[in-house]
Amino acid sequence: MLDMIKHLKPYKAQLFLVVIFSLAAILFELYLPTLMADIVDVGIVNQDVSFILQTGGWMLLFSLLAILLSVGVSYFASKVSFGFGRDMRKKLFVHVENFSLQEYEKFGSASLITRTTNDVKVVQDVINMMQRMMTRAPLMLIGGVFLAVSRDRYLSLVFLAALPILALIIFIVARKAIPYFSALQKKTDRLTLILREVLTGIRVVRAFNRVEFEKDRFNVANEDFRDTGIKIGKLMALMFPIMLIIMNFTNIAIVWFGAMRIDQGDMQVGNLLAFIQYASMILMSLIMLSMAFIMIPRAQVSAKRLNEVLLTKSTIKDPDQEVQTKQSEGFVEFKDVTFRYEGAERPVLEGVSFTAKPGETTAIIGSTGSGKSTLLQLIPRFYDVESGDILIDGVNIRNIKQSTLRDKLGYVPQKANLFSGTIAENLRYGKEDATEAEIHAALETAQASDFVQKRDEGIQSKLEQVGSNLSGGQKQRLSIARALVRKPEIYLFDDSFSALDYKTDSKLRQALKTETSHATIIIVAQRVNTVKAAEKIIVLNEGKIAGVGTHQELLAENTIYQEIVASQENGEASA
Ligand SMILES: Nc1ncnc2c1ncn2[C@@H]1O[C@H](COP(=O)(O)OP(=O)(O)OP(=O)(O)O)[C@@H](O)[C@H]1O
Repeated sequence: MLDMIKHLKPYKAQLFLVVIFSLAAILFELYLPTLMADIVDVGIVNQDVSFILQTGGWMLLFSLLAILLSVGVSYFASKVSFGFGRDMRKKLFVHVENFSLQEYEKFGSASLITRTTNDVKVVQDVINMMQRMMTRAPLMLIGGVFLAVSRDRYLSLVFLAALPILALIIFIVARKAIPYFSALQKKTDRLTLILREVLTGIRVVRAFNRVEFEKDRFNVANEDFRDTGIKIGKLMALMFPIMLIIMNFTNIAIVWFGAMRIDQGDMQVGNLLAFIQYASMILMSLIMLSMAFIMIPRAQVSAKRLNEVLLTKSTIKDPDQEVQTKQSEGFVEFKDVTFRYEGAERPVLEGVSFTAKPGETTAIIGSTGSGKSTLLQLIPRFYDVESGDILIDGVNIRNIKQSTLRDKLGYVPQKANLFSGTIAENLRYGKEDATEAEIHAALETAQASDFVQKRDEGIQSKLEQVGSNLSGGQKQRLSIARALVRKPEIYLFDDSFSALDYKTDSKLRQALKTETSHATIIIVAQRVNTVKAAEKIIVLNEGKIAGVGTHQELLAENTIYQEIVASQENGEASA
């Protein structure tokens, strides 16, 4: 939690005001019982009405000032805590954006969402509360004790009995509550995870009649969350009545012993009334502090989760000094590349070496799980290689800034990811200043013009979230057009033609050939038809290169390629 305090630096002025206003409000509040004691001991005893009215007037004024100052405290405390929340969400978002896919996978997107929303809110609330209570309660406690002792030293001994009991209760509750708070945040993660999975996979859930199953899965997680919440609630519910009982017994003891002292002539009635009020203030401040002590562990759990994200450094870093490529052409070279996913026993790619030249199409084919997509994802440095090198125009990609590297690339992922907004906005995603003519040209090449024209608003038609109002093939074509608009040096197509029919697939590849004649094209594909025309085909088998050549060459001599071709011919024939 202490780590979070450094994030409050920009709010020093507001924090200062919170402390000053709290201090002033408490001074006024602490003065009130003294004035009341004067009304009783001087005004009422001497039947001096004007003294009573005058002192009463002061009391009214001081109460009003204390209220106004407290409003000020609330105002500035909210400014600080909500400002902290905004800053923290921004910091997390920017930090997470720089993560490599490895770090994303380490946390999981559900947990990252919970951390950026729920955990930030927990810390924000505690910062808000701490500003009010942690300044108010200690000041009130010190002031209350000082004034109570100065009123009657002997009567103050009552507190000696009450305070250790209160401290013990706070200690026990805090110790029990911390594990529950930690569990509660993990259970929030679980709820987010299930919700995310079910909402994004709603079609599959319905098609497989798993609505009831998912309902049960959600209910279990939901009830688990509730049960932990109830356990925390029970602890709190137990703590406050106990504290109030202690407070009331302390008051009874004060009245009891105070009455005895009045009887003995050692104390005045007004003095006792003031003492009772100071005692209430002391105990209230202790209750406030105990609440803070219980809230802090909860915030601590969340603060730790936020820190975990903030302290996780991306394994992929920009070089200190960028090496400039001599000639920017888009020549890609893999040199003995080996890669394994974190925690995996075996490498996914082993000793992979090949080149992909500008003006040529290099296709990668292989059975599912052979490592094709992984290979492609190493080029934009979504992951870093374990050993070996990847070079672009002779420069190791580790020595190129990530932004420079990615500017050279037009990546079309396996699953077309579109964003809510217009078609034009989606196509300008990689080139903000693309003209309408450039957009239309890209749509034309991607064989997407027809269906875009058919829409009433053409390229200004709105796409729903993740392009849900489009067919799979339409999404793929827009995703291809988005890459084309950038006119990059290197195109990376990750099985991007799989949702297209054979005719569109072939028309698209022909158009690509003419439009991107100088670019390096790397295509990952499952279909032999898609790779047939490529200048170079790389056959990948269990992460290793099993053959390189043209379609004809491989057909003549590569058994794995022959098997792939045969299986697809048989498949087509039987289909
Ligand atoms: N993020 C990941 N974390 C851990 N292992 C992964 C990850 N992504 C893929 N793998 C594993 O790496 C292997 C290769 O996966 P990859 O997606 O590269 O295969 P692929 O050849 O593209 O398959 P497909 O044609 O089915 O898309 C698989 O065994 C897969 O289980």
